[in-house]
Amino acid sequence: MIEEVNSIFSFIQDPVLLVDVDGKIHNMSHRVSRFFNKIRNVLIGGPITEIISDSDWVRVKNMKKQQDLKVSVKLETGDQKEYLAMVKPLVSNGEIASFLINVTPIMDSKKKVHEQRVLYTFNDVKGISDSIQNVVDIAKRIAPSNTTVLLRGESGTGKEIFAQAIHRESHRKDGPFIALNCAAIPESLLESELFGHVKGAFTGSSADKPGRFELANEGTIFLDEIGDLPLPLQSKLLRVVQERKIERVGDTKSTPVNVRIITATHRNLEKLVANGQFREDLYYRLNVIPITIPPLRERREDIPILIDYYMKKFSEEFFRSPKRISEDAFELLLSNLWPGNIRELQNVVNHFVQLEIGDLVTIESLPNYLKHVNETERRVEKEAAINEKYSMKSSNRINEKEIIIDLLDQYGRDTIGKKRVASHLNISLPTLYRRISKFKIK
Ligand SMILES: Nc1ncnc2c1ncn2[C@@H]1O[C@H](COP(=O)(O)OP(=O)(O)OP(=O)(O)O)[C@@H](O)[C@H]1O
Repeated sequence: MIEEVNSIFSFIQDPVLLVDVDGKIHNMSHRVSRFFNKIRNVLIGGPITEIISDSDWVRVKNMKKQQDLKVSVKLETGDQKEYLAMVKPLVSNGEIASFLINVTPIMDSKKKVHEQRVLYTFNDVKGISDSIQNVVDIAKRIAPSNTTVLLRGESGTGKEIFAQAIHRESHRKDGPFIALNCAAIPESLLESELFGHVKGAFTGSSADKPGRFELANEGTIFLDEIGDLPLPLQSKLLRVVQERKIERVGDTKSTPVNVRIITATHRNLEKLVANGQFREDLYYRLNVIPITIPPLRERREDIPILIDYYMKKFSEEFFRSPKRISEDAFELLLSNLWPGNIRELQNVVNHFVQLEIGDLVTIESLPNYLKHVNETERRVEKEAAINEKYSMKSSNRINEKEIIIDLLDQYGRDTIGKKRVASHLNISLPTLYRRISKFKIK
């Protein structure tokens, strides 16, 4: 097997590195030596921080899904140069065990950004629960329009799938879909990444470069982790949202852009606004259609469907036959709180598929952390309860009943109106129904 892996790495024509979670380089394609002018055998076994900066490694290490990242590479001359790194976390035993890093020159980045995305559609959103189906219905209904959408939900609930599916069902489907994770790019680079820069705007800017807004022209821009956007950039984004014009860093002229804006966050934006960490005016501009994707623990009926779906998918990918799951193991899976939502479920099923245990998954074959309902899970449940309470009080009213009546008056009392009220309050539709009956609201 090791020999096969080595041959794969000698065959790969791109500079690709395999790095474990401690930052140790395990393997690399032969192109890496030529690319960076460094000796392959010296680098293997050594730390990745021989190639990229310590802070870039920290960002890579925190990635949970495939993403692009700009990294500073240390050159032999002692200088540093920026490259685009495509990072793919690899999962083993239900947890991220290593990272594949594909490094390319920045000038290819425009092409790569377009190429890297395999677009999802609503068909890829699996689940039969009312709560997920309601969200799909709302998203499908608003997809064809140009409205700004704010996707909310915990990490791993599918915000990116929804963003892509909305784009695919819109009139802009033949235009670009450009994504940017606001939390993954250092603040100093974020402005130029969003709006572009002109030659000489700052040290190292040797040519004009379009930002993601320009790249998304005629299409959709998806700004993930919008709650992490630094305040000075929030003001700039507000201008773009209002005027649909961008100014590259270092430029005085503004260029019109025709983009649909979809943003996403797992953070409590109302709380950020209350704390002065997020601009209220920007919040209202982005929160035009809020869509809240419920966490997996609130739609447990979807768990068997998702397990089945990913069992088949991964079994095909690894050329294995799908495994069965024993009753008690299945019960544990059903009762898990899934703090990492569908991404966590994918990792667990991937773990089953790769296990050499015959065709039955038992409790013994579950990753250790799943065998007991542990402290983390209890903490997550508590935090979720607190968050929900907070979001109910976010408009600084004490009376929950009053808030709900106000919102029902505003959005309407039919099902669509109620869905929007639930979405506004960041609670599920069934929870809203429970509250309506608890407060005896007509
Ligand atoms: N309803 C679903 N059916 C099938 N797969 C799903 C569903 N929702 C999400 N997934 C899968 O789960 C993974 C996580 O989804 P996604 O990246 O869209 O989540 P996210 O909310 O954007 O996470 P984060 O906030 O961490 O960026 C993806 O691989 C996606 O394909």
